Amino acid sequence: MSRAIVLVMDSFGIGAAPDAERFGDAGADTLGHIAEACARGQADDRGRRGPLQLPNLARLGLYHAHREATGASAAGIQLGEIDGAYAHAMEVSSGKDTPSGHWEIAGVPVRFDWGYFEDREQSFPPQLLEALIEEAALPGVLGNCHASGTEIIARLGEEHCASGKPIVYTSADSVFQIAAHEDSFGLERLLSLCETARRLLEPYNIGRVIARPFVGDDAASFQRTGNRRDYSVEPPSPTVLSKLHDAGGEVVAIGKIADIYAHCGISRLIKASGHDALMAATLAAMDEPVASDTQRLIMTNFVDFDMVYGHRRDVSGYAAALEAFDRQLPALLERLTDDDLLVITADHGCDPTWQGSDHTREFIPVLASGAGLAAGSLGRRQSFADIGQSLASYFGLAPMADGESFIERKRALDRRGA
Ligand SMILES: O=P(O)(O)O[C@H]1O[C@H](CO)[C@@H](O)[C@H]1O
Ligand SMILES: [Mn+2]
Ligand SMILES: [Mn+2]
Repeated sequence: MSRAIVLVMDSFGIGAAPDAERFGDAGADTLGHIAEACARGQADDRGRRGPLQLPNLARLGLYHAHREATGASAAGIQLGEIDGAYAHAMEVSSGKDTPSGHWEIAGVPVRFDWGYFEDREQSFPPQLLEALIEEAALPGVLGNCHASGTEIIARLGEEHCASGKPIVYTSADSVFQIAAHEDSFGLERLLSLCETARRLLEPYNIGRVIARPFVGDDAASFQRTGNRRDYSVEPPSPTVLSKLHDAGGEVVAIGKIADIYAHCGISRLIKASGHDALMAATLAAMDEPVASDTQRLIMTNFVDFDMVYGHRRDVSGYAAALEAFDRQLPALLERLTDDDLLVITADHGCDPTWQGSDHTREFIPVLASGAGLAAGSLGRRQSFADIGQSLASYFGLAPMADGESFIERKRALDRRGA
């Protein structure tokens, strides 16, 4: 059996990318700025205290990768022994969004430009909204602006419940987001509205429509639920997930992964919401007995780093979530065999100390272990696609068009007795 486990820590950047300035992100550093706030005692909140404690990620090479990315050690950190291979990778894709990051991780960078709704107010073309209102028989829409999703439901949620008008908004990402109350508007109705929007958005080259259902009685109690759904366009060419799936391998997608790849190349989808449930689902997938000739990729997206802490600019919340993730790693590491390949990575940055509420253009960490990899630096990777290319080598698939493998192909094949 060949088994790879890929954990995507959504938004966990490790320092500004060489082209960060183009995005207004020169100097952004998700890990570095969180560590700095913790070291200064500025992230002592809701029960967490003091310097950032990530002993397991540190042993896999996280801080070493961060130092190679930024040229400086993270604040309050002692660089200790490592037993993993580590790297920092830059993004080739034109955008710093979730689909671009994930597709590039899977060997398919996005070289074209997405469409964006750039105006901060009256963001959407009137003809698009008119068509949506008519097709879905809506009384109108609210919002029509750039917004943070939690702020806009607090501001417009009550009016939405009273009027039946869904809230439409966007961000610096290539997205059309629709927020609506699960009970008063209805979850199924929201999902079908998103499908209509997905169709109407075809001429605009928009990456994702996102359903943002929420519950609660009033502005003070409104809360988004785990029923979020992303409607992504399909990747421009087959990712390593599709290649493995087409070659008879099994691709187990946990959390948002299937949505992000528009359900292309997915053998099985496991939904889970919240990091504890996502980790539990990952461990359960690792515990499943599989036939000896099975090739299996388990891929999990940990979205709360981004959605609950990064976009909300919640530094201590992000730090606590990292520490909780780190505490769960030993349970995963003890399930790994020497032949398994583990990759812990991210899809972009979302520095919680940065201005605004958007993503930041950063290097991502690549923490790889197993599959005959020696501990130590794998240097600066020119594209996230090196991960996809390495997965292709590991599974003995035909090479991807992009990316350079950090796994020795021959060794991977020998090990499998191929
Ligand atoms: O503010 P919320 O609704 O969480 O939106 C965030 O999530 C979306 C997808 O990453 C982006 O558009 C970003 O702005
Ligand atoms: Mn993301
Ligand atoms: Mn995001």
